[in-house]
Amino acid sequence: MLLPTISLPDQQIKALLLDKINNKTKPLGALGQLEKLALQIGLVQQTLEPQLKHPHMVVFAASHGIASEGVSAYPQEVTYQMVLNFLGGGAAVNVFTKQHGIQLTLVDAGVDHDFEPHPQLIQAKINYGTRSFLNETAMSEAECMACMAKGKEIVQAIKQQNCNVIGFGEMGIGNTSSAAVLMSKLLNIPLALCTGRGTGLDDMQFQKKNRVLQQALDFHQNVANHPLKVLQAFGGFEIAMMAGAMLEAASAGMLVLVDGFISSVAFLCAYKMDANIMPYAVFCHQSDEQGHALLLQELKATPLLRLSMRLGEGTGCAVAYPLLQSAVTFLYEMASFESAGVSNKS
Ligand SMILES: Cc1cc2ncn([C@H]3O[C@H](COP(=O)(O)O)[C@@H](O)[C@H]3O)c2cc1C
Ligand SMILES: O=C(O)c1cccnc1
Repeated sequence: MLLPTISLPDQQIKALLLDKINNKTKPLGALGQLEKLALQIGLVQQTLEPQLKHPHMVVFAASHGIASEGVSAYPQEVTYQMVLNFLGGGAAVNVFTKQHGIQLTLVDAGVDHDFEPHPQLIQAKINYGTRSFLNETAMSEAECMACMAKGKEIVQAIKQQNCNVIGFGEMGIGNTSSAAVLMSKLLNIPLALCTGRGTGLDDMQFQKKNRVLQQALDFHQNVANHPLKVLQAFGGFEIAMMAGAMLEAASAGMLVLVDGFISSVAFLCAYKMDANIMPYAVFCHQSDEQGHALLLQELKATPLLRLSMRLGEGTGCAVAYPLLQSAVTFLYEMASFESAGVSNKS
């Protein structure tokens, strides 16, 4: 699969955007991160009057072979059960997307279950879960490429609906394990700094998770530090599909809303394939999962929110969405010093 081409936003409009932001009736810089966000959205959309159109959340779900090694506090069947819960409207991400008028789509990227057709569900099953990466590669090269291609296709279809802002969530018991190993390998950071307690492991279980994952990393020590190879070795289908989808979204000039730890690791994979994705990304929140703070630091990313959430599903994107609306709206609606007749500083 050919990676989509991502162009960096033209910087010509930057001075005008800054001028517009700085001339609003407030002390210089007083809207803090909202000002940075407004500038970013204006640059991505190449306009002084950016708009958020048809916001969409895509939740990619998949089963993980590594889950059979006892690395999660919850059983594997929760993955398909939660997909049914999403389709029934009962999960946290349903509540928050509904609250903010964000359209929600589920993707079966590789869940170990056959789902009935449902209008909100995209059937993109690559396989019935990955293999355990403890002693084999999680997926074949063909499966990995198929994930990336499918992610691209899904975003293209959403773009057709005139959407210009898209959030990326996930569901997959065991996927904090996959994400931790991906992060460790791609950033060359000791595993212990990347592994967290996921769904809530106790001390003993957490030690076991660390042991299992270290063993897996040792087994795959000769895997080249190349994002596609690393994804193939340790990835989840949902993570690889999300990476392909994120690249396509940036290539199409959409805002890419990154969620928690797993979504950020998918972003890291995409970023390692094309660093030009960065200006399109909004890091919505910092998860409490150990590893996320460090990952954001490595990406030089400032999250919009810190709420001690550690759920995934795209919930961080959904709760941060009103901040994007505020950023866009103040650009539109706030008076300037001139229009309001307020004296600017001398
Ligand atoms: C009921 C339930 C709902 C969830 N929604 C998201 N996750 C989150 O937890 C999982 C990752 O944690 P681990 O690696 O420890 O399995 C993922 O499915 C993630 O989306 C959930 C987990 C559970 C149990
Ligand atoms: O930050 C996340 O995405 C996360 C953390 C713990 C469990 N599931 C998801």
